[in-house]
Amino acid sequence: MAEPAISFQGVTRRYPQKDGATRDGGDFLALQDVWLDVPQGAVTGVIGRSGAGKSTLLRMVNGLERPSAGKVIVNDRDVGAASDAQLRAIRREVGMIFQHFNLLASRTVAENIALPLEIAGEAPARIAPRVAELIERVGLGAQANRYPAELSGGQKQRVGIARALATGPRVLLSDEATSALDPDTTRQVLALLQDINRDLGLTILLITHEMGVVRDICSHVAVIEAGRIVEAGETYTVFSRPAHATTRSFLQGVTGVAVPHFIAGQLGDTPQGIKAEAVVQVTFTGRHATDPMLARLTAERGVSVNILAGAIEEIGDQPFGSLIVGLPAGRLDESRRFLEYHGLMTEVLGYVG
Ligand SMILES: Nc1ncnc2c1ncn2[C@@H]1O[C@H](COP(=O)(O)OP(=O)(O)OP(=O)(O)O)[C@@H](O)[C@H]1O
Repeated sequence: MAEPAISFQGVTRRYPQKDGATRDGGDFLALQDVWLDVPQGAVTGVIGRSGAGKSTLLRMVNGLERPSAGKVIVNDRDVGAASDAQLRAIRREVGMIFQHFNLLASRTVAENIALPLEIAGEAPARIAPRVAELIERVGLGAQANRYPAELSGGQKQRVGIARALATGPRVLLSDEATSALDPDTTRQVLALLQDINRDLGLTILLITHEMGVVRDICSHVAVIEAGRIVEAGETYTVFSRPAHATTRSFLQGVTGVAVPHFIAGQLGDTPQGIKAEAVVQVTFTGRHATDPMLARLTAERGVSVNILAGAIEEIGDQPFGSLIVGLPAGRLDESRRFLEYHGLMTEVLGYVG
């Protein structure tokens, strides 16, 4: 395994008690003993509800916050222990984009993008070509001399992305970068981030409260709740076998399919009668997604499969399928064994009849 780009090692962040809301009876713990490795060159999403600790976690990476305990290692450097000079070096390697873009209203697109290069003391002659290259990269060729107020939200975020890339960082942090954008623009900005990740091999760590963002571009995901990471792993693994209730609630409506209404109303906990059907969610990922296992269940075992709903999508570059099927309740155990033996996952949702 390659060294992680970012490693949170037992990170805790305390704040003095606020509003009587405590997580340990004394100080307020915004983060509690967080262990998380962010792989090099991957897009990793941290998802959590408001107040879960996402921003605090992200701000540790460029030293805007320091851990009260534990370490944050970025490209082999301990951010919490860094001197001011070391911190400046770390910040050149870590770009950041924001929900509300944080552009300077009095500067044009090109001037906003030039800002980090000016701050880094780059020679003026080298700034213009670098800015031109970045503007091209984010597709804003026609807007170089416009001011932020003249741009759409998506264009503003493209400026934010170009500015974050100006110093050639190895890591890009995204703080809810698409939360203020409409769905179409969100898709375009996520596609741009994905291109940048692929073309530049840049590690991206993003925080979001939308599982759709994780589904669309993250190969890895961590779920944070009340300052703790409750689940983490490769996106398609977490999506297919969510272990924590919070993960499952974030996943509702984002992946797969729902039980059709006319069946949902009839679902019972136990089979009634010999004609009862078990309603089963079948999930399949990776190489299994294209295997015709349900057809084989019918052909090889003579089990009739009633497909009720289904969808296949792409998650973390892997096919991910979810089907809801009816199986004869009397053949349920055998059918589940067959499907699971062949790498599919099954969950019984209830019985009809
Ligand atoms: N400087 C601070 N002083 C006291 N409490 C703080 C401070 N910064 C953050 N917190 C608290 O720590 C908790 C985590 O905050 P954080 O901003 O990291 O959450 P978040 O998951 O990013 O939420 P949101 O999505 O709403 O931004 C919150 O309850 C917040 O009120």
